[in-house]
Amino acid sequence: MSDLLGVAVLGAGHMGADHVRRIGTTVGGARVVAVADPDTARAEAAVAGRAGVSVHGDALAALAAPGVRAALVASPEAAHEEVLLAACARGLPVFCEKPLTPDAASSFRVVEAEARLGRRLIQVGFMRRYDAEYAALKSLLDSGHLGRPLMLHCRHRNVASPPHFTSEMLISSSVSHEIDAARWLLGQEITAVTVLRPTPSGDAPQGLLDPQLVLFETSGGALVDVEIFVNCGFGYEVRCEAVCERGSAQVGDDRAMAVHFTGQARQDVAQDYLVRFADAYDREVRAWVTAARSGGAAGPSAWDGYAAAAVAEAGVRALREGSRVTVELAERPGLYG
Ligand SMILES: NC(=O)C1=CN([C@@H]2O[C@H](COP(=O)(O)OP(=O)(O)OC[C@H]3O[C@@H](n4cnc5c(N)ncnc54)[C@H](O)[C@@H]3O)[C@@H](O)[C@H]2O)C=CC1
Ligand SMILES: O=C1[C@@H](O)[C@H](O)[C@@H](O)[C@H](O)[C@H]1O
Repeated sequence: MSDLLGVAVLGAGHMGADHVRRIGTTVGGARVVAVADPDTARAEAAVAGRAGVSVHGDALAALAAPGVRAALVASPEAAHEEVLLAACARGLPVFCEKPLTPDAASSFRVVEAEARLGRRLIQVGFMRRYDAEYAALKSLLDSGHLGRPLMLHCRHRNVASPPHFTSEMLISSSVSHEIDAARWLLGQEITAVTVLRPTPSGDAPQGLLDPQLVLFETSGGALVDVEIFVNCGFGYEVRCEAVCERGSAQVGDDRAMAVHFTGQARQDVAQDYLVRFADAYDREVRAWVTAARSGGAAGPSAWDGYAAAAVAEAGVRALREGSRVTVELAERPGLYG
């Protein structure tokens, strides 16, 4: 058996194809040995030119393919639960793109399956934790230098949403990143959600409630506001400012070179997450491969995925009902500390 971790990549769309490339180029210690996508032409295209990779139309068939010792899930969220449970049954370490699953009940079934095994196998793709700027902010907050965090002000903007995007997905898909980042940065649970919305942008697809302003209350008494705007048209912008008792700190995407020329100042704005978070994706997959080679998992856990799903579900209710909704979390199994 090769010393390289044999990985089955399930889903060969934007993220899956990028992860196939990543494992084949920038991340050592692993090799893609199987790819699954019902659109097998996509799977073939993702592995074009790579020898020894089997292509499947069915994810469970790929999990059972020769040489598979771990799985990377990059299919749409509705397909995650089935393969996560199958991977747990086979004892395979899994990297699962966010969100863990589309709702809290299915996420908790995954948590229970992993908890029954008594060891972690799942890492969720909340890549902000691996971004250098977010990691620096986390260290600063943990140092206590600025005092207790009082508020996080977050902005999350996409150039345009995919055609299948719904008003609920602004919260369950996009804001899921801020949910995880806030829980991680503050070390607190989110306890209640309120969603406000202005008159939608005229450039948003018909019927899409875009943008929205999502407000979280936390167990430690902090407040987190998130502007989510998925059809802003001009760029991919993700920012977070922490306001603490004795100082503030901001991270975001203002790192590009600023050019002053012919009476104008100009700075490029990233156009999508694959560019803005390229290094973070590399780091998260590298960390996953390292843990998976020892048969385990590190980083954002299935519990973190479940907690994010529970908060997102409360957020979707808050959006629909126009009221403040409290978050109900199940009891945390001992496996997750
Ligand atoms: N971490 C991040 O920043 C990002 C994460 N994502 C997440 O990645 C996942 C995939 O998103 P995208 O790549 O943007 O979607 P996509 O639509 O580009 O690709 C999904 C692919 O999965 C395939 N597929 C459908 N059902 C499947 C199944 N049962 N088994 C295997 N493949 C199946 C589709 O044919 C398609 O090729 C989602 O969970 C999404 O939320 C997406 C964008 C960014
Ligand atoms: O995860 C992601 C997408 O699924 C989501 O649709 C985008 O809004 C986020 O910016 C991106 O990071």
